[in-house]
Amino acid sequence: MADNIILIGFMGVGKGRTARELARRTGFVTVDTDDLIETMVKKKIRRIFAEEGEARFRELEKQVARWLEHHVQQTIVSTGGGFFMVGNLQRLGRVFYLHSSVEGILDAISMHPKAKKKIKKRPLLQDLDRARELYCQRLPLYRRAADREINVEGRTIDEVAAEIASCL
Ligand SMILES: Nc1ncnc2c1ncn2[C@@H]1O[C@H](COP(=O)(O)OP(=O)(O)O)[C@@H](O)[C@H]1O
Ligand SMILES: O=C(O)C1=C[C@@H](OP(=O)(O)O)[C@@H](O)[C@H](O)C1
Repeated sequence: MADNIILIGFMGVGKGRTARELARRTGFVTVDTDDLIETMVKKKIRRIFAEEGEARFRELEKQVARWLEHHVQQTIVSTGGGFFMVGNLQRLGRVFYLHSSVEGILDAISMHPKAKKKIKKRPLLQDLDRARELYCQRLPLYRRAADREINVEGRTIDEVAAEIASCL
């Protein structure tokens, strides 16, 4: 089994930022599954969804997950919000679920100076009511998939990274 640190959770909850802070603290390298996919096909996520459909994107996530399992060690992996469904998640490393309420997540995104851009690049955030539904569907699944849940709401990235680092 691979010994990576895997961060899962809803869109915009802070997986990427937390991964970068953890990498800084531990000296590990960090990779992001969305970035790997965009590099592989040289296309932005938004275009993959629009031109090839969500099912194709989920196949690419599975391909990345197989590669991580067999070739990547001692790495902090931030994931897309639906990556936890790949099937071999548990074999990739220790899985931390970053938790916040959906309103906390949507408020943080909408208050960001580049909110428009941040929403535009996420196909599943285009309709906020559907995003809330998706959150409700996924919440129990994130919890089931994770080895550990970390509450991020109202906490700084530093505090969240420190809690995860203390579990390592
Ligand atoms: N430099 C920053 N300062 C403050 N907030 C930020 C910054 N970068 C991202 N954010 C906000 O933090 C949240 C998490 O971003 P990110 O780590 O990209 O989430 P994820 O990887 O889980 O999709 C988003 O709401 C985003 O708008
Ligand atoms: O929740 C999802 O299914 C998705 C989340 C996105 O990643 P972030 O969690 O980094 O926004 C990205 O993988 C894609 O738009 C689908």
